[in-house]
Amino acid sequence: MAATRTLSHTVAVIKINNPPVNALSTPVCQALIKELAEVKKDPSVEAIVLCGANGKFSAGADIREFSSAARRTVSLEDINAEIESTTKPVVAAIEGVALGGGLELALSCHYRVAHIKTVMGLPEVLIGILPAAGGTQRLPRLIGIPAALDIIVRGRHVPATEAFQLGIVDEVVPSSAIAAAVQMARKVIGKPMDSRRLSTNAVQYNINVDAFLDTALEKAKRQFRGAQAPLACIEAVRASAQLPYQRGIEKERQLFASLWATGQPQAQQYAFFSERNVGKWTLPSGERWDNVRPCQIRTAAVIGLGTMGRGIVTSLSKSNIPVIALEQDTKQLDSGKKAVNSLLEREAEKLKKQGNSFAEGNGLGSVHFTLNFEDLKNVDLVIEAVYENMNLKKDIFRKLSSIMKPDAFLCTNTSGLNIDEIASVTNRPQLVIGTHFFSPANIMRLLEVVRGRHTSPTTIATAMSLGKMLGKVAVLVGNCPLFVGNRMLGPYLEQANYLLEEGYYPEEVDQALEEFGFAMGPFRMMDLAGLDVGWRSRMEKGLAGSGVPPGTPARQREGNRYCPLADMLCELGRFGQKSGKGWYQYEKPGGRHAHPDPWVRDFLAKYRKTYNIKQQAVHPEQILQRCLYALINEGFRVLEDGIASGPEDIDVIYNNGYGWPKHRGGPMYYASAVGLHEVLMVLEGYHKANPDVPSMKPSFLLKKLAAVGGPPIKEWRTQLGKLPNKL
Ligand SMILES: CCCCCC/C=C/CC(=O)SCCNC(=O)CCNC(=O)[C@H](O)C(C)(C)COP(=O)(O)OP(=O)(O)OC[C@H]1O[C@@H](n2cnc3c(N)ncnc32)[C@H](O)[C@@H]1OP(=O)(O)O
Repeated sequence: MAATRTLSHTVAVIKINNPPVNALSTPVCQALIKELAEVKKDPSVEAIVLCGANGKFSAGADIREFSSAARRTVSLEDINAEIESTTKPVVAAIEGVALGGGLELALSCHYRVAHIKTVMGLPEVLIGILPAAGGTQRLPRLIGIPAALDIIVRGRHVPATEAFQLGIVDEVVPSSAIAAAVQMARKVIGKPMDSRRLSTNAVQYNINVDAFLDTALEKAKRQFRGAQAPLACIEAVRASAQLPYQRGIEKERQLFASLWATGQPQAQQYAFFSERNVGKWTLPSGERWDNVRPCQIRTAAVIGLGTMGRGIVTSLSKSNIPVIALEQDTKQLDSGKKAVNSLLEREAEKLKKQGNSFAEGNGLGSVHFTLNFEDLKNVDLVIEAVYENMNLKKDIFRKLSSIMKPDAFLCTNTSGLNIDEIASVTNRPQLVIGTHFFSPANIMRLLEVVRGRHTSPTTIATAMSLGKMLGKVAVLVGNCPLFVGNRMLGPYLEQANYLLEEGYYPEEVDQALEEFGFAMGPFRMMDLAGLDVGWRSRMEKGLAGSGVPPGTPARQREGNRYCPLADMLCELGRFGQKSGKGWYQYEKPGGRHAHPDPWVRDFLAKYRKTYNIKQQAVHPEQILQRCLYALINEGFRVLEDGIASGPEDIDVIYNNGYGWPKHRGGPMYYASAVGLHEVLMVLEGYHKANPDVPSMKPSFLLKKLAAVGGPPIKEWRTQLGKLPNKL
C-alpha cells in the first residue's frame, strides 16, 4: 500500500509507505491524491498529519522514474497546491529524511514538526536538476533569499536544529514527531491559515536581489565548471523574488526542461545509482554483498603517520572507531600526533556546528599514540600506511603476522603495489587486503578496495563495510599494477606531456581540461602530488636516472616514444608545490597558488630546439580528445583484464577520486555519450600516425563494442560476461 490512513480523534494521519526511502513514485502520488480527497470531504476529520512509514518522511521524487519509459503522469506540485489550499490544517511530521520533493511536500503543509535527528534539504542540484515541485518558490518565501539559495545551490543536508533556527520547521522534538504533529494539529484547528500558505506570501528581502544573485551566478560558474543545474537553481530563486508565485512555478518547469535537454541530469543520475551499485559487489564464485557477513570492527590501528596515515586515523576517529596510531620514532610520532589532533579539532568544530543531529553517541573515537608494535596485538583491523616501498611493507606485514591476534584483518594502503606479494609474507593471506585511500584521506570519498588472490569474501565484506562506516564510497577492484584509477592516469599524463613537446604550455593543457570540468588539470595535479613520486617509480623501473641503458635516445624507451620532461624538472629539484617550483611556480615551498612560470616556457622552447621538435598545429579540441581518449582506452583495458567489474565502477572511481566532473557521468559514461565509434576513430587515427605510442592502440573491448553498434553503457556488461574476471 503506497499510503495508509488512520484516525486519531479528529486528526487523519496519512502515512507514505514506499520502502526503502518513501520515494514519491507515481503510485505514491496517486495514493496521496486519493487519501487527500477522502479526508477533505470526511466531516469527522478536522485536521491532517502527513508522515512517512519506518521513520522516514520521504527522499523525494522517485529518481528512477525520470528516465524510465513510464514518465510521471502526476505532478508533485499539483499535489502540493492541493494540500496547501486545503481548508483543514495539514501538519507534516518529519522523521529521518525530508529531501527534494519530500521537503517540497512538507513546505506545502501548513505546519512542520521534525524529529531532532532528521535531515532535510533540496539536493536536486546534485542529480543535475532543480527542485521542480515548488521548492525554489516556497523556500525563499519562508526563509528569505540568501538562506534558501545556500540550501538549494549546494544541495546540502540541513540538520533539524538548524532547520528550526532558520524557520523551516515550527518545532523540533526528541521523541515521536508523529505524536507531536497530531498534538499540534489539534491545537491549530480553527486558527487562521492564510499566512501558513507559503505560495500566498511575498518573498521578504532587504538586499539588492539582482546584484546578490548576479554575484552568486558568477561564483557558481567558476565553482561548478560547466554544471548547469546550480545556475538554473539561481535563476529559479531569482524568479521567486521577481514573479508572482504561479509564474515562478512556470519558470521552474521551464528551467527543469532546459536542464533535461543538456543531458547533464541523465549523467548525474547515472552517477548517483552507480555509487549505490558499486556497493553490491559480486565475485565470480557467487559470493556477494548480500550473502557474506562483514566482521564487526570495534578497534583499529594505523601504522605510519605521514600525510595518508594522519588522514586515515582522523577518518576512523571521525566514525567513532577507537584507533591506535603507531610511528617508528618519537620525532615522527610527535609531529603525527600534533597533525592528527589539529585535524580532529577541526572535525570536532564541524560536528559542533552540525548541532544535535550528530551529538548523541556520535562523537570522535579515541586515538592512542604509540611506538610499540605490541600495543596493536588485540585490535580487529590494522591499516599500514607507510610510504610506497615493497621491502618496508613486507617487513611490517611479517611483524604484524606474528603479533596480531589470528583473526585480525591486515590492510595495506598502497596506490599500486602488488597485494599478493605483501600477503605472501604473512600467515593469513586470506585476511590481507588493499585499502587505497585518497589524499586527504579524511576528506576524499573514494576508497579502492583491492582483492588479492587469497583474500577471502569475509575480508572483502569487512573492508567494504568499513568504507561505508567511514562515509566513503568503496569500490572493489582487482590486483594489478596501480589498480584502476592510477593505472588509467598513466596514458592520460603521457599525452599531456607529449602536448608540451608539441608546442603547448602546462597552463594551456590545464585550462582545456579544467574548462571540461576537471577540478584540476594534469600539471597542477602533478605539482600537487609531487613530481618526485613518479620520478622515483620511473627510476626503479629503469626508465629514468642511472638505470637507463647507455646510448638510449632521450625520447625513447624500449623502442617506444618517451617524454623525459618531468625527469628533467626533478633533476633540477623542481618537485612541484612542496619545493615551490614544478610545472608552475608557487609563492613559497608548500605554497598553493600556481602561477605560469616564464622559466618553464623558456625551458620548453630550448628543449624543442634541442630535439628539433617541430611545433604541430594541435587544435585545442585535440587536447581533450588525446588526454581523455587515452584515459578511456585504458579504462576499456581495465575491463578487458577483469580488474573492475563494470564501467560504473570505473566511473565512480573517477568521479570521487580524480576530480572528474560528475555532470559528465565519468569517463566510460562520457565515451558512451560521445559515441564509441567516434572514440575508436580518433584513437585509430592517432595510433596509425604514432605507432610508437602503444597506449593509444585501441583496446580489444572498445573495438568489440563499437563493432556491435556502441550499445548503451548498461548493456556493456553482457559483452563483459565472457571476459576474465580478477575480482
Ligand atoms: C517538470 C516537473 C518534474 C517534477 C519533478 C519533481 C521534482 C522533484 C525533485 C526530487 O525530489 S528529485 C529527488 C531528490 N532526492 C534526492 O536526491 C535524495 C537521494 N537519496 C539520497 O540522498 C539517499 O539515498 C538518502 C535518502 C539520504 C538515503 O541514504 P542511505 O545511504 O541511507 O541509502 P541509499 O543507499 O542512498 O539509498 C537506499 C536505496 O534507496 C534508493 N533511493 C534513494 N533515494 C531515492 C529516490 N529519490 N528515488 C529513487 N530511489 C532512491 C537508492 O538508490 C537505494 O536503492 P538501491 O536499490 O540500493 O540503489
